[in-house]
Amino acid sequence: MTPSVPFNPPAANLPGKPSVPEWVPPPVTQQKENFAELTSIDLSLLDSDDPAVVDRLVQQVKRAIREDGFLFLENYGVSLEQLHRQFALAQYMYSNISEEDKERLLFDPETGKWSGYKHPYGFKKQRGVPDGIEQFNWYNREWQNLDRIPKCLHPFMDEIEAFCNYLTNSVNRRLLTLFSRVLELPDDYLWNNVQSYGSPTGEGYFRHALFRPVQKQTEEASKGLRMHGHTDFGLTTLLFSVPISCLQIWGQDEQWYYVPYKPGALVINIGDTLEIVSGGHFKATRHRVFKPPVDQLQSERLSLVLFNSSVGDLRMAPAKESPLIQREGCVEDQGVYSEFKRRTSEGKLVPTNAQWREIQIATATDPTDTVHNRVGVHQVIINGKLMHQREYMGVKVVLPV
Ligand SMILES: O=C(O)CCC(=O)C(=O)O
Ligand SMILES: [Fe+2]
Repeated sequence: MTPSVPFNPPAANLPGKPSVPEWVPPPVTQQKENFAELTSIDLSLLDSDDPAVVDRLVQQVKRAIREDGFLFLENYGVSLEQLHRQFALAQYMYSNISEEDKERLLFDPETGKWSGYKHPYGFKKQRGVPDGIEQFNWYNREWQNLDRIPKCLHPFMDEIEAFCNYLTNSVNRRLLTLFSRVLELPDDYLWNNVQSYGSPTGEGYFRHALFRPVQKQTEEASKGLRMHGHTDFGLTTLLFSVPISCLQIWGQDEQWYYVPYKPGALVINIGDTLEIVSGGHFKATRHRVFKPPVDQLQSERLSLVLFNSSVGDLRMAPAKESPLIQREGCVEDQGVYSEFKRRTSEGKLVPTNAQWREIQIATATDPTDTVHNRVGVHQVIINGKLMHQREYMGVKVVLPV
């Protein structure tokens, strides 16, 4: 492995760049209950000359992805100051984006992509019930055409692009090396065979999200949910740990837990593709976005996320070459993997990666949607627990609400 180089973005004070107010992290919650304990991985240890250190790291990752499906990543090459600059740019965008750009760059989820600007009225192009969530999503077409980016961000695209390139080509690539090693495969197995790359985000996307506090009617309709319980579609999602606690993960004891704030850390979330390729040895992280503890209910929450997608034309199956899978077999009780396996054994095709992500985006529903979010429509009760149930191209997805 070539040793990793730290992130070195273009300067913030280059000529022509307006000054951007700092991002000041809001206060953390005083609530201590209902927080998960996550393993933290020191990515810089992958560069160690001592094979025993690297081996311990791989074992630590193996345990964490089997048991939690979520991990913190630290020492991945981006400093806290560099990270706060990226949050400052997101904050600047939401203070300066024009109404004209919001209209012109409006997203159209029916295309199967979130690409562009999401208005704070639900996850359909047509405005629905207010959900207080704004997003800007960079896909390939945004990277390729400055005209697809809010004008206020034009002077800073060098920094945003450099950040995404670093996250994709350095952080995610090293992470996939670790995961390939857990599967006892060559270092670049997942990168070369499954991960899409080429533009700063390959077939995936980068997001600036802003969650504003919601009105009473919205909170009542959604029962405090901001985003349904779900798993992400691709290989990995890199989320930045933020002070406003809304992100929750589903624990082994079948309860939701908030993800704690660890300044500067990345929260790594395993997507469906990794679950399938690993034959269920990795489990796709079940997570949701919920209202924060009471002392943060009035705070705005910025969230930066990079979604790393798999190659769209592939249909996923377990990596048969993996000595781990050859030795231990597949883990059949896993969600999406077991459904893909069932379909394959019935002689049917599973969706391609692109079909899998696009159908879910195109048909996403809102937590405020009281028509669909009922038992008998998109909800079922299983063993006394309320679950959200959908079917996409013959593949059933059952997730905790
Ligand atoms: O903002 C977050 O913390 C998580 C968002 C999320 O899970 C998603 O967009 O898939
Ligand atoms: Fe997610």
